[in-house]
Order: sequence, then C-alpha cells, then structure tokens
Amino acid sequence: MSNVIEMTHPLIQHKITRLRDKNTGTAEFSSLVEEIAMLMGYEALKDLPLEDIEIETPIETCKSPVISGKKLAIVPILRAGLGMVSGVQALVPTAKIGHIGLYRDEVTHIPHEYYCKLPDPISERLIVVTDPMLATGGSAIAAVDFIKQHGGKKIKFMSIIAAPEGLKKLQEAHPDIQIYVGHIDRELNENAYICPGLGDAGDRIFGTK
Ligand SMILES: O=P(O)(O)OC[C@H]1O[C@H](OP(=O)(O)OP(=O)(O)O)[C@H](O)[C@@H]1O
Ligand SMILES: O=c1cc[nH]c(=O)[nH]1
Ligand SMILES: [Mg+2]
Repeated sequence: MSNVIEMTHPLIQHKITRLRDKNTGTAEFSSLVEEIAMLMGYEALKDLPLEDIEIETPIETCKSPVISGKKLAIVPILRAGLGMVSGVQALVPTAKIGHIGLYRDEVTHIPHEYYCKLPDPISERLIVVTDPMLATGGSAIAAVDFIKQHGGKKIKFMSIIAAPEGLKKLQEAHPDIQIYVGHIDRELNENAYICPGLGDAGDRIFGTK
C-alpha cells in the first residue's frame, strides 16, 4: 500500500489508546483528536516545498528557508473532521479552511452531502482532507470526488482510524492521493462500525447521543 502511510510514533499510538477507551469523556476526547491531528499533520506535511529568502538577523544578513509554492487548504468532513482542524491549523496558520458536510445513512451507510464550501480557487492549493474515521470509505471517496470536481489536484487524506475495507476502496477510487492513517484496525462489523474502533467519533467529539 505505497500511498498509505500508517503512523508508528509512540505518542500517536498512546493517544489513540486513550481515544478508544469508552470511559474517555468529551473534553479529553476532543483534545486528543486535536493533538493526534497535529502530530499526523507534522508527518503529512514533511514534503512541503521550501525556498530561501534573505533576512536580517540581529547579527547579519543571511538566506533562510520558508515554505513556498502551493498554499494549503484544510478540508474537514463534517462533523467529526472538524475536530482535527485546529491541530493542523496550528502548524500552518495561514491555511484556508473548506467544509464538506456528509452524513452516513444509518441503514444503507451511503454518504449524503448537505454542505460544500471550498476556498476558491482550490486548484493551486495542497488540500488536506480530515476525518477521524475511514470505515466503508464512502464518505472519503465522496469528499475527494467533490474536491476534484471543484478543481482540486494535490490531495492528502488524514484519518485517525481506518478499516482495511474502506482503505482499499479509497485507494482504488483515488490512487493519486496520499492517505495518512493513525492506525489500521481489524475490520468493519455488520453495522459498518470499525472494530475495535472508538465508536462514533462525531458523537464523542461533540458530546451528542
Ligand atoms: O467510511 P464511511 O463508512 O463513510 O464512514 C465514515 C464516516 O462516518 C462518520 O461520519 P457520520 O456519518 O457519523 O457523521 P458525523 O461526523 O456528523 O457524526 C465519520 O466521521 C466519517 O465521515
Ligand atoms: O466506527 C465508525 C464508523 C463510522 N463512523 C464512526 O464515527 N465510527
Ligand atoms: Mg458520526
């Protein structure tokens, strides 16, 4: 799976274990999602291009690198993806934020779009799509479809927990994107929930249900 990068850092693994625990409450859960997103963002953005600029230090003039080229757009899949935005935004405060609203039908598990607003134009930006859960892959595939329809080209997808089934589908549908996952779990159950997973990420982040 060459375009799939699974995180190995012990801090990420530790924080994912805290997320999985059903006794972890809303405040800690949403902080952990933000922290994991920042750590994953550090990895996902390690190929950002640099260019040298000239600056004056208090001692002398020198050339020093700054991020160049493509500007960044962070695009959370609502709702749960929102929880990851601040973590990535802390790394690149100038990033623009787009939003794609999708919910999964509880019976068919098919994603339904209810909102889409992306920075315009999006074609020149590096786009980081965030969603903590990649289950059947339906939501991720639909979100990347929308972004491509709006002209998005360079896309990275960040997900904290992924099911093997959804990961395979996303790769097949969009082989050109890079996919960063915190952990690849065992399987989906009959309700298309990830096992062992962490339950419903949106409900746990926002304290609903
Ligand atoms: O890979 P899939 O099978 O499409 O499932 C994953 C999607 O399900 C969850 O969203 P949900 O529909 O629960 O919406 P929410 O974020 O508003 O809770 C999750 O945040 C993903 O977007
Ligand atoms: O396990 C799952 C599957 C989809 N969405 C979630 O929030 N959790
Ligand atoms: Mg949900």
